[in-house]
Amino acid sequence: MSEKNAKTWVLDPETEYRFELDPGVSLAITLVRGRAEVFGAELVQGKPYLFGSECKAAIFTWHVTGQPSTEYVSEETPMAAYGNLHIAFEQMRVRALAKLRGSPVPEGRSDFAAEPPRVLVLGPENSGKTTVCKILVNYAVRAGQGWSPLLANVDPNEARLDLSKTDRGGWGAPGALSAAAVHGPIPTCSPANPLGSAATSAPMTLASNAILPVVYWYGHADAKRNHLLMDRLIRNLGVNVQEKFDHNAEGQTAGIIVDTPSSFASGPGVNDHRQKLIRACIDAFKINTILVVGHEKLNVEMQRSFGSLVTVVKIPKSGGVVDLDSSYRERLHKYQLHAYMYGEVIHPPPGIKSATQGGETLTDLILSPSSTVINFSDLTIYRIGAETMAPSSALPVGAARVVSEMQPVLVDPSQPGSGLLNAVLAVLAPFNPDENERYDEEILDLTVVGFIVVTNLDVAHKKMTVLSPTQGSLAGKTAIVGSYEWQD
Ligand SMILES: Nc1ncnc2c1ncn2[C@@H]1O[C@H](COP(=O)(O)OP(=O)(O)OP(=O)(O)O)[C@@H](O)[C@H]1O
Repeated sequence: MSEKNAKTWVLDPETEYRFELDPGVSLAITLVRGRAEVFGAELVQGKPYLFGSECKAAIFTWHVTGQPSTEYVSEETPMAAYGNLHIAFEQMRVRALAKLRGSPVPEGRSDFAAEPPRVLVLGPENSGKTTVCKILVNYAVRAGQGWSPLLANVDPNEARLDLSKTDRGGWGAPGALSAAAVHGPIPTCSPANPLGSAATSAPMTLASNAILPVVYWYGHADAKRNHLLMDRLIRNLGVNVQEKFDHNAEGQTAGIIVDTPSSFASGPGVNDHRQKLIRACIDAFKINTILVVGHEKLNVEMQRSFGSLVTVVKIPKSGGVVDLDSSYRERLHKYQLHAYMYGEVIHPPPGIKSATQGGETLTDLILSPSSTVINFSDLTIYRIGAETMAPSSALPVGAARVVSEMQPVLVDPSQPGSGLLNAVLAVLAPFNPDENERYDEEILDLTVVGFIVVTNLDVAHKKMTVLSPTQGSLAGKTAIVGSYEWQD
């Protein structure tokens, strides 16, 4: 493909150009004239932006080089509705800040509270929840008021930002719940980093989104698999977010947007675990607005269950949202873990030079993980919960199973069936150094400092090889294994 294969699209206001890329295909888009944005992040004129890794997205005004498998212009978008929502949230921020500073609270519609927008986004599978979160956060950071809203993700099926290459925390492995303040518009270029890149080994050059997130590890794709653990981690994340807010009273007026798993949107009844988890989010993040993306029944249910506590708003689903099937999601997890370890560089279509990925130069996006051999005894590994136990028939006669869903169970790497080969492990922050402050199940409340993958087990020599994005020693550290695996 060369420049002469480029297509130029002229878009009317409030229309969007949508594309879906096949595996291995990249696309470069240059804004020639006017203004355009990708899910709320503005494009700079004359600069080619790259898209790859089966990205599916939408833009407004540009000049195109590449070969998407599907592309079209849509005149029906929900952007006006999302824009109105942003204006409402903006009024809430301004009024909350004025109230905090003791200034006169600007006149506004009486139904906009003078408190920060703390928003929970709910919706069924493939309704565009993540995209709505991204658009709302991007509009907030572009508002020119210096807002840095928090973006929280409690959908363990989806990775978020690329994980940190430093030891300061990760933000992206599937299976994680996380929150981070967003300071610059989040680009869209690849589903491997659906919300852009976090701080990496070259944080100085990754200006737009050097994010230091708080991460907890759930370890499974399905939020229903261990709802007690989900509940606990959501509440932990809330406590952490509150601590961030306590240290930055003005900063908190930017608010928080929380993305959720689709399993929160459908279930047997109002008293099921799903509603308990929604309730956990409302409590943990002090939610004042629930957005229901295009789902009438869920909207009614939320109005009935939580309408007295929070404002429930139904918003339209974009016709551009693509149905992602399970094989696509599996490939996505691979892309995400690969990008975590190695970074991700999208190769530009032939003829395109000096392109950027979401505004970052390509050389800054290459990472080199380290593969190290460690002793089994270097790392203490746990699984959380009963399903990791031996079957009841294997227990001694008379012994009853007493392991709860929340119990950390030590994993012995030398046991056959340890499940560690190719497993993704979350390495945890240290335990409280003060012995008096230690407690059972403390491990559940520790944040994640990074992820590693076990690439080889040598049981005879009691050694394992691990791939890690950092060179740091793992000796004395504690890790949790879930059900995610990855092979290069
Ligand atoms: N207007 C649009 N045009 C083209 N593609 C879009 C549009 N909106 C969303 N998409 C794409 O559709 C896919 C699904 O959207 P998104 O991830 O936001 O949905 P979701 O409801 O969060 O998904 P999940 O079922 O994983 O919870 C993504 O690849 C996204 O980039």
